[in-house]
Amino acid sequence: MNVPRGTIQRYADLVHRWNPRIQLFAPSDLNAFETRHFADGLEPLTYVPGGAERHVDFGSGGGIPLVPMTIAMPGLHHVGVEADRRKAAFLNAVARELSLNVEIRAERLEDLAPQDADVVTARAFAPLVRTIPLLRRHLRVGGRAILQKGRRWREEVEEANDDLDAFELRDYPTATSGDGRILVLDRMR
Ligand SMILES: C[S@@+](CC[C@H](N)C(=O)[O-])C[C@H]1O[C@@H](n2cnc3c(N)ncnc32)[C@H](O)[C@@H]1O
Repeated sequence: MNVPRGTIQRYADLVHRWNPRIQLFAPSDLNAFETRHFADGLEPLTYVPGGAERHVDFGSGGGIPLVPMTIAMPGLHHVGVEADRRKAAFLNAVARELSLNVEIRAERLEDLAPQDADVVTARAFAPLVRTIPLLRRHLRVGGRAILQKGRRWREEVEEANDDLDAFELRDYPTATSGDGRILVLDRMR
């Protein structure tokens, strides 16, 4: 994926400027922002189905994967949902300074009107058992969720078992986050 280096640098500069105040990322990770975080935010692109129009990112925080995906796929309508108002203000600042076409909703997903998304992403968001009811609310039938999970992904899948009835689940390795995994859930009904 060809993302202009200047754009990544401007995003990284904003992260460095805001991070001491609102801790968007662990300070120890910030030196490797481009390889540790930005690259991670490009991984879901491979799994976005053709024809998708509306993308909703759950718990966008510092903007991964929302910001890389918005830069790389400007043709989609992107919505970032972040309950923490300070983080949502940061995301709005990124959108303004990088001229990104993204809508930021400073709300809890539980309170947000159903989004009818074609694609939902979430990275380091919440266990599957907590995420699935939110997918039922915001992901349309026939749509796809792309979830970036840490090393506990297998336990999360086992724990969610019955709740996964309405979804077809596949898992994929990730090049950028060690023993994490990408879970792709297609909503069947
Ligand atoms: C661990 S952070 C991950 C942020 C980002 N996706 C990343 O990987 O860097 C999880 C974020 O989800 C937000 N969040 C948690 N529960 C939420 C909810 N119910 N509705 C909206 N945002 C929520 C938190 O405020 C937090 O910023």
